[in-house]
Amino acid sequence: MSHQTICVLGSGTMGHGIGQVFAAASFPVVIYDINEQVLQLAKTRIHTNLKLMVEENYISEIEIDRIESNLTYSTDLIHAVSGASLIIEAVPEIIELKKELYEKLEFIIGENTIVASNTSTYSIERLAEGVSFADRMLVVHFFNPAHLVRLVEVVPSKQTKAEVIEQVIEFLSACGKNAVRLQKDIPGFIANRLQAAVVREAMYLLEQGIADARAIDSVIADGPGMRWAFDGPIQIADFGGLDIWEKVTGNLFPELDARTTAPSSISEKVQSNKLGAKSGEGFYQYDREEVTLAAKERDRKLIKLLAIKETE
Ligand SMILES: NC(=O)c1ccc[n+]([C@@H]2O[C@H](COP(=O)([O-])OP(=O)(O)OC[C@H]3O[C@@H](n4cnc5c(N)ncnc54)[C@H](O)[C@@H]3O)[C@@H](O)[C@H]2O)c1
Repeated sequence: MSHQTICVLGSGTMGHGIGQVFAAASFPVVIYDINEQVLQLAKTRIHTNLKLMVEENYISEIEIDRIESNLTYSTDLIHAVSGASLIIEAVPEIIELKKELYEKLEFIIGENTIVASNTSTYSIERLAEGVSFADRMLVVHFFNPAHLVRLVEVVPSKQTKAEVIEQVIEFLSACGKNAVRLQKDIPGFIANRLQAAVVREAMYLLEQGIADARAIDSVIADGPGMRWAFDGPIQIADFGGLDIWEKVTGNLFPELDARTTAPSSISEKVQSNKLGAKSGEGFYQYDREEVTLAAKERDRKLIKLLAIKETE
């Protein structure tokens, strides 16, 4: 797939960062969106991301021009996909919208073009159902912010050709990503399932008054989170000793929250329109400026962490 053009469909939260990843790896990228204003915003967001990388000495100033010169933006679908060897679909998580877009693609993409969805929740089997290019389709699930988080989960369907899976994994690896292939499709893939398990217990601890939100968050950030940047839970169990972990899991599992519905602590906030940072209040209070600054500081730390991980 080298020397080919990448097309990203949808230039929102995920699409702009995904486009940046490929452009940074020297591939020509066309970012497509139905909304011209969002496309302009994507361009600005990429520029801001790159400036921060320069500030952190992760890239040099001249890299900005090089990376930006690999990017073009379009509201013309036919133009955007023409000549693309890989299309990444990152439109909103609405199945009808995604399927409608695949129907359009059937008539306008090349016979070898690979189509990957960045869906967070839909199964690849469902997305690929009835699609004529199903054997060239798979999920590639990036993590936000896509330009800084190394993980990409790769989920093929039963129909996806082996060479398509291989090419995509090789390509993502060449772009600096850790492409992790799932052997079977499962809702939430791996990362979101593990994350949801932690959130369930965090909400339980909050609801039971064991500690406040800030304390619970700091326990993760300054405790397990520090290790999780380098070791996963399975290796941590190995290092701790499996006899110990047999006791830990055997004693604690009956004590852990096991609910199968969304936590009431979250639902109550949603009902009173406290949606978190985007509405100014969730479990914490925010003002607009503070949110922008916090996101920038988070990215700054992620750039530092990425640089450390790249030396591993
Ligand atoms: N936000 C996250 O943290 C995250 C993480 C991983 C995966 N995802 C998944 O990535 C996908 C995109 O999510 P997002 O958060 O970037 O959404 P978003 O709403 O920020 O961006 C979606 C973009 O798609 C555009 N769009 C809408 N209809 C379109 C169409 N027919 N053709 C082209 N563009 C169209 C919108 O104008 C918007 O710019 C979803 O499937 C989501 O589940 C999101």
